[in-house]
Amino acid sequence: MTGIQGGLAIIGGGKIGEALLSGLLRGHAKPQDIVVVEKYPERVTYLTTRYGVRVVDVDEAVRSSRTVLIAVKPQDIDPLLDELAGSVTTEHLIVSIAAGIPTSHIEAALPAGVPVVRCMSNTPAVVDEAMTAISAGSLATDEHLGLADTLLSAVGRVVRVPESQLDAVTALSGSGPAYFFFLVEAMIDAGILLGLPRALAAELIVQTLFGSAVMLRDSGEHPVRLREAVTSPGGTTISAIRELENHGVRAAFLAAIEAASNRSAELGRASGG
Ligand SMILES: NC(=O)C1=CN([C@@H]2O[C@H](COP(=O)(O)OP(=O)(O)OC[C@H]3O[C@@H](n4cnc5c(N)ncnc54)[C@H](O)[C@@H]3O)[C@@H](O)[C@H]2O)C=CC1
Ligand SMILES: O=C(O)[C@@H]1CCC=N1
Repeated sequence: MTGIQGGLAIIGGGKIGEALLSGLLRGHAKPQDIVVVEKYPERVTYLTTRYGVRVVDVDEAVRSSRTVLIAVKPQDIDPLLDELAGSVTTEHLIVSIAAGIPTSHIEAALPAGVPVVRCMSNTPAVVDEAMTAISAGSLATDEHLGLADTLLSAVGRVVRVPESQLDAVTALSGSGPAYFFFLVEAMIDAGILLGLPRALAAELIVQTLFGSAVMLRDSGEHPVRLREAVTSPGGTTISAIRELENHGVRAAFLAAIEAASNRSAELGRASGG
């Protein structure tokens, strides 16, 4: 049985909730398989109109769904857990995508024995290319992990990791799309600086990023080898690489991603987890 077959409730119809919803509906799920809980009226109207799903309250969501996916901000999770505590049972599976929040925190807030799987996905779910990592809480069985895996495989790739790695995963692949978008912005600006029209610069960079990503994923080659193949002796690329090294771009990535991981851990500590 998949999570969808048992009914799925998505609590939090924001950016990632919508990304997962849209991906699931492009896959095998039907609008009647999924309910959404969302507190902002404009989002409710948008989600019901665009996707044809029902937006319900927490009690109804829990009654109608075996799997409950929590997609609210870490700062909003505690009031939601208080609400869920009155209705979830050991027959449910809770899947949380909230950054930093440990499964132990969620387990402690819910009735004894409710299984929890923590996951970290990313917004490329909107094009069925998400990268998701999942970890079982102390009460989640292989079957529960399998249900979460099946559910999230509908929108991209899924890997299973120990929960101790999830803050790092959040920093790398959860936040990762933002780093690539930031890089693309900067490279388009470089094209503008060189006098290219913005639309042309954007087309050049987006296709170059896409082609490079497919090479990385499909060739199995180490990125250093792929970069070396572009870097001709005495050529243009090495002139650029020297500038990137001079400006500490590699060190900046290490520091930035470490900061993101630390922030994820901090969000968990702030929750008391
Ligand atoms: N945006 C992203 O790329 C990713 C976000 N996440 C995680 O997903 C969670 C949501 O992030 P976003 O979608 O970016 O935030 P968001 O702010 O776009 O969406 C959260 C939604 O939850 C709703 N909400 C809050 N409390 C609620 C409640 N008690 N009942 C019903 N709805 C409620 C809000 O109205 C809002 O629409 C966060 O915990 C974040 O760490 C995880 C992976 C990627
Ligand atoms: O920025 C955030 O906190 C969330 C978690 C991963 C991506 N977005």
